[in-house]
Amino acid sequence: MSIRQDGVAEAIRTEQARVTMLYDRLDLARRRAEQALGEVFGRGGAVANVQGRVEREVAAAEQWRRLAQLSGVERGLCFGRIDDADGVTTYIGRIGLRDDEHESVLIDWRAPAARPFYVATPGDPGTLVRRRHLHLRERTVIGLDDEVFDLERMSESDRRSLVGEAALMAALRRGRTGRMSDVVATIQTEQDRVIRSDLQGALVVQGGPGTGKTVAALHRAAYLLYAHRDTLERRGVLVVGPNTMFLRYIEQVLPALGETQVVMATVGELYPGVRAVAADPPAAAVVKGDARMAGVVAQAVRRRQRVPEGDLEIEVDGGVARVAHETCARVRDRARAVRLPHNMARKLFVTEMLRELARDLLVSLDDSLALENFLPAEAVAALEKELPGRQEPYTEQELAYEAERLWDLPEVRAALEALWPELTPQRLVSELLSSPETLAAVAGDLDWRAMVRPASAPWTVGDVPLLDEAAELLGEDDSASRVAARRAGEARREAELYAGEVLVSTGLAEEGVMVASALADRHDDDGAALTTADRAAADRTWAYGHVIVDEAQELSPMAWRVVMRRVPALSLTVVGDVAQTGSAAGARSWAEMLEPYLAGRWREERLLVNYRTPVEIMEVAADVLHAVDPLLEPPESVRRGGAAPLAVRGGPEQVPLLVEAERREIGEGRVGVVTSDAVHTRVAALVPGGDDLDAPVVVLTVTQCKGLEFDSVVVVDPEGILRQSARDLYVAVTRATRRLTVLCPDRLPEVLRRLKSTL
Ligand SMILES: Nc1ncnc2c1ncn2[C@@H]1O[C@H](COP(=O)(O)OP(=O)(O)OP(=O)(O)O)[C@@H](O)[C@H]1O
Repeated sequence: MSIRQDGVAEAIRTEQARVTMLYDRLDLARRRAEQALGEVFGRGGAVANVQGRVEREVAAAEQWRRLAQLSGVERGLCFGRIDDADGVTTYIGRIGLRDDEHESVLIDWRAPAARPFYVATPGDPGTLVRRRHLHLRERTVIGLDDEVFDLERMSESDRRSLVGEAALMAALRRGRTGRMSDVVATIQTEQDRVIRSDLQGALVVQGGPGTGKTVAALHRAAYLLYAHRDTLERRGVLVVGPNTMFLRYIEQVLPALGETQVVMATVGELYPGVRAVAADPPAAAVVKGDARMAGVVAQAVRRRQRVPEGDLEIEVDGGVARVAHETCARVRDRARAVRLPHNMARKLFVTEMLRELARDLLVSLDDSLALENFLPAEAVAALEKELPGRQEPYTEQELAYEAERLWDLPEVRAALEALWPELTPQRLVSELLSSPETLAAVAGDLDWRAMVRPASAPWTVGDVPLLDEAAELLGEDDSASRVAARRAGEARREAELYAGEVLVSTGLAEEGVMVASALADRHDDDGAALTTADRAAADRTWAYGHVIVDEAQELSPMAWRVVMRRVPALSLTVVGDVAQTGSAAGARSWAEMLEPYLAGRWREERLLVNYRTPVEIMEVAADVLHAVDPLLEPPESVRRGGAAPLAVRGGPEQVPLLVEAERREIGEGRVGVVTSDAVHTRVAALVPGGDDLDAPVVVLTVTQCKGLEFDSVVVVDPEGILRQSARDLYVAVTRATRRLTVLCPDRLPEVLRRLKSTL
């Protein structure tokens, strides 16, 4: 064995000892959590009172959470080490761990002390002399990568043990698994800037395909939860993704970073109780996504606040209660003028109308009993002198009593309901979209015909912002819940005190994983355990502490209104690429989309290095990008040496053979077949696996493949994709990490001329 090999083996032994010790600490922490859980349940059925049961649930839920966190970080627990010029060595991992003396033995990657690991560069190493990456297979150290910043200051034995194949390149060469992995060991400096950017304000991250926008955004979520746990445990973090496929693709990243409490949703899922997956045809998507739709919905609500053509007349008690047309209009105007949401203002309208009806009935009654009916006019005049004030004959009580009696009559209710109905957002939007007549009346210049559809049609993603808008304008009659909220406020103060005690008694306070206020928040009145994520996802009016929007270029102006409502403090991370916009209602520029909400108050970071796609494929993609916009430049690939991208003659029937060949080429990795919308069903029928991300081969439309990647990509029907848009073709050809094949029945589209062709 050479001196160098000797040194490397020695270094691996040293690191193995450290890693073994760290896993021992992890096991110990797990055993403690399990034990604590056992003790909680050990208290068993003996807990008789509500408080005891609540305590048990709280404690159990927290220990489960702790266990989930500890299990999530098993893979690659420790991945880095830094040595500084003073001889201090620090190990960096997915979570922080301490020894029995409470000394830190592993630093959480998000802690300030771990920062040099990510930001040191040969040109600016700070105090570091070396950065080391540790590669583990399960709990065994199988390799090391060193970057030396100051050889002079390293000891002789350390110099002998230097090892080095760039960790990043090793990570990038790995076969894909169908799911996104974290990159905590190899975060690059420009990504680190994004990840650790301030919580406050809006950050826009613009970058071409494969520049690590998604991965950086998810690490940012984990970082913010770590650095601002107090705020974010209570308010929660929301990640908005373009479709459910994408959310499945990224769902394992945050748990692997020890975070299990982030809410993930598509725009179609942001309205509780509705789960919209269907997309609108492009023409409808454009109209529904137009910011002017907010005004359209508002008009639709106003149209439901009616006055009768003539006087309002309701048959009551064999007679007629009447309110003059002008009075109805005045009552409606007054109810509108209070500027409350429709369902709350309705209360005012109904109350006043009932009083008008009551007054009319009492007047009729009075009239029938009037003295004039029984006495001569002179006698009445004499009486009037003696009993002034006959103009105001009814007391408040009399009116109120009569109004209440009227409200119990179905015919009265029905008449008032017709004038100012209580509305749900679902009813309003459904009735609006299925009524050409209403649409024509309220849609102004918009091409409303594109939106018309039957009342029974399922909700589309484009409907969700309309429902949300309607919910804002309609509101809920929440007087009862406000009283309840006041009571809950008092109960809450007690709950917080109590939660503090629970944290101390379960040892969680010491570990700092939770704050008492957040714990108190998690439990509703009857003690059922609710995480912040559960509560936030179920509450339309929830104000998140931070919102991350990925593939943000796809959101329409109306969808942005929904997102902005979820984060009134405007603490946002907006991640995307305006060159990849697929939705006809999506963004062409960030300024255009965000200015209405952020008015200059946003900062932008650009990611310029493509970690996914090798140079050879990006050269093809660059031509497609120029067809999108000649001024746009693709990101620079960090890797060279992929196979030459190919064009092959054939249609959908060729796909199974081609896919088999690709599978042989890539071995363990994944093949993605990306098709035009037109041929998708045909191709999907030919290939087993469909859209299951865990299958070795998946078949997706361009919309579905957004944000995903595969070792080998087969693009089917490039002409059809190009007809959809050049942006779609750009997305399709930038999904590959190693191999790209384009299947084309005859002439290759001009933008793909660079492909090596067998046509
Ligand atoms: N620092 C890194 N270390 C290792 N791999 C990385 C790093 N940064 C990015 N990658 C890898 O590059 C690939 C692309 O990353 P990601 O999907 O986040 O890019 P993106 O900018 O969101 O792309 P798109 O615009 O196509 O959605 C992923 O496989 C990711 O793991």
